[in-house]
Amino acid sequence: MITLKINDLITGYHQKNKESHKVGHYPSLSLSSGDFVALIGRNGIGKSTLLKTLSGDLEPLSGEVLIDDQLVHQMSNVDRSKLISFVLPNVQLNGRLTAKEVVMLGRYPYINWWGKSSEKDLQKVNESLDNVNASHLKDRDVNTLSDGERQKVMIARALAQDTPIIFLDESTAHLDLPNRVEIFQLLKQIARKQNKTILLSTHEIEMCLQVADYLWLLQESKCIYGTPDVIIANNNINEVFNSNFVGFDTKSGVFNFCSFEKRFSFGIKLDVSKADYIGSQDLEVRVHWLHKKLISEGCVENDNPMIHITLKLADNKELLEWHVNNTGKEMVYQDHNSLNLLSLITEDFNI
Ligand SMILES: Nc1ncnc2c1ncn2[C@@H]1O[C@H](COP(=O)(O)OP(=O)(O)OP(=O)(O)O)[C@@H](O)[C@H]1O
Repeated sequence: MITLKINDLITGYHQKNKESHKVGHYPSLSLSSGDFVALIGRNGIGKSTLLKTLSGDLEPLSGEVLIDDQLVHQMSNVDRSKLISFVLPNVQLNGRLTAKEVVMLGRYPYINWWGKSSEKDLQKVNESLDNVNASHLKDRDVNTLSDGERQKVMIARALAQDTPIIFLDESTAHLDLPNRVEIFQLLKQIARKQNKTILLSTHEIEMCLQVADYLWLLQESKCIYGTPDVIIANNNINEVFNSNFVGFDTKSGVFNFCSFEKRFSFGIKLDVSKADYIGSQDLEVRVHWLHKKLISEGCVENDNPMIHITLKLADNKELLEWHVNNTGKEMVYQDHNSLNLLSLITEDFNI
């Protein structure tokens, strides 16, 4: 069981003839085998700097990073590369290497004195490409791959390096949604089945809240860590990411648009009982999206935070009317599509 520990670590950059630029201070953090941890925080808060420091690529300004009680910054490059692999974003590779050759680079800590790869190395390379569903790319020149395809190859290279710890810096940024989900799930499986420690910096907040075991949430001068449920319940996601334009809904786990003036407070009360929805899922979906749209338009004001919408349904659960009520004024609408309804509500209530 491998454990990475941080003691009173200060990250940052030395600057010539100037005081060092301090980025973050992390009194105490740790990672254990099998943990899948997401490192999140606003732009420029210090995620990449922290990853580079943990991997030994950047000297700490002070404090220590230990792997099984050994100081990372005192290890030789070969020793470190047997413990930690690091997937960077947007790596451009010189030369005309095939995907397979790039993945083989991950085997360099194990390749013998004569630089000859063994059968085991080849097997590891093929397995790693297979793990990220990229075997079909193996003979392609990596510089001809799409950003997403290249990123998969870089993850395969880290797998081929066969280290107990893998760091990834925004490695899903160029992938489309199905591929991002696939990579997140794949990384989680690797953490679980192969008992590897994975620390991944990402801006995919909604996804990592569902998949990660723990979050390291970087804030100005501190790191909050915990399981996603606890961090959400403590409102930490809101504290870090809320702005005038977007707000995090702790129940749905989704960021919602705010009106640009943030005139509204939270939403709309829908007076339709859940039972009425049975058999009318289409209606439920429409109400949900109408709700979102009304919020983004700023239809609910701070001093009068509620619009009540009551849906009148026929016996067969077909929608008959929308009753919309705000400050005592009530309007009744026949069935309209959501956008028409939205503009009518906005006009009638002068919002
Ligand atoms: N080589 C460097 N020398 C000096 N300062 C740097 C250097 N690299 C980064 N910084 C600064 O360190 C701070 C943290 O940068 P870092 O790249 O770690 O943030 P980040 O959280 O990864 O951001 P993003 O989400 O935008 O990728 C920023 O203020 C950045 O300008």
